[in-house]
Amino acid sequence: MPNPDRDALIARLPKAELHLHIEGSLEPEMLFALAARNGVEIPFASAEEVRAAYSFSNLQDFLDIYYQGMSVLLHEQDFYDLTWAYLERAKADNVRHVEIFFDPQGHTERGVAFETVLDGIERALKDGEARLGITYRLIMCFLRHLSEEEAFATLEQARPHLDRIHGVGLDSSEVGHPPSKFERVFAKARELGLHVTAHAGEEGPPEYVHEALDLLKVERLDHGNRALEDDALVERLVREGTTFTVCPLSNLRLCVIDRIEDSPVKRMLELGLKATVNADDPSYFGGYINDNYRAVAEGLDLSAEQIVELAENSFTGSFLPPDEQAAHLAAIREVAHG
Ligand SMILES: Nc1ncnc2[nH]cnc12
Ligand SMILES: [Zn+2]
Repeated sequence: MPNPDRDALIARLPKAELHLHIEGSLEPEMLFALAARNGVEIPFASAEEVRAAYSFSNLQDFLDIYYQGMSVLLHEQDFYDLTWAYLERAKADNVRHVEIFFDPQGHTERGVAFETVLDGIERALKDGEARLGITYRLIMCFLRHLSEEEAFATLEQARPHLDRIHGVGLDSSEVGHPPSKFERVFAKARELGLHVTAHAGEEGPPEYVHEALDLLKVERLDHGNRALEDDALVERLVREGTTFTVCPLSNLRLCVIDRIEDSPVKRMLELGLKATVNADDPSYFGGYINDNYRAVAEGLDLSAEQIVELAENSFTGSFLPPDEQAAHLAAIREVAHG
């Protein structure tokens, strides 16, 4: 049942978003506007028709449409507009800090320069910090369906800009592309001082989570749902305090779970795991961060304390320095107890 007090708490809590693919925030209306602006043909007649096509039975179904959607992003201003629209929407949900993913290979393979992508996204993030008060980190993902060699080439393209990129991630088609495929690239990224995270256990087995931890040495697990199938792994993840960036509406729309009641968020909290709630690809999965919080709060009947814990975890699991994390935790306490 909707619960106005719980929804008000969710709205008022300061939050960080740690799992957000900026290309996944491309709303159908902007897809149409950019297609017209750039003279790109898209196989849809209206934004409604686009939305109707967003019916997926697994991750790959979604990825096929997600990469197609990127074709309208060509110029620096396109990447700026995309990122700025997300930040304004995040502001409305009381998001104070974002750590966003981008997929450079989805653009460079279409002939868009790495710098065009980075410049546009970063300019919006800087404006977001100045005008909306939202701090940020930027995480460059490697597409795991592509080769190790291509990932290394992408890291080379990023080399002149490492003062502007804070971490690397690993996304795209999981099954058949285990973390071990990218062990050497991640070692190089760590050597260059970058943070490391990876999608693991979204569709892939617990073994992929082990590999992400042991071979890639990730600081966070993106999704991580299937870690719960392995009791010894859970014990380790509790002990190590690893943050999970869970995406409930994404899980539902990609059939990782059958019903929102099956979201692992509550079980993770009860097991002592550090779960956070995030939107993943909000324009494709029908909701931004507060929609995701509300969906699990209602579906799992989360207590106010658990909702507050999710918000706290979003900051303590972030790449922010301890003093900035502490300031956000104090702001959360004000809302929770004030
Ligand atoms: N949920 C997801 N899993 C893997 N790759 C992605 N790229 C964008 N969203 C993704
Ligand atoms: Zn994701």
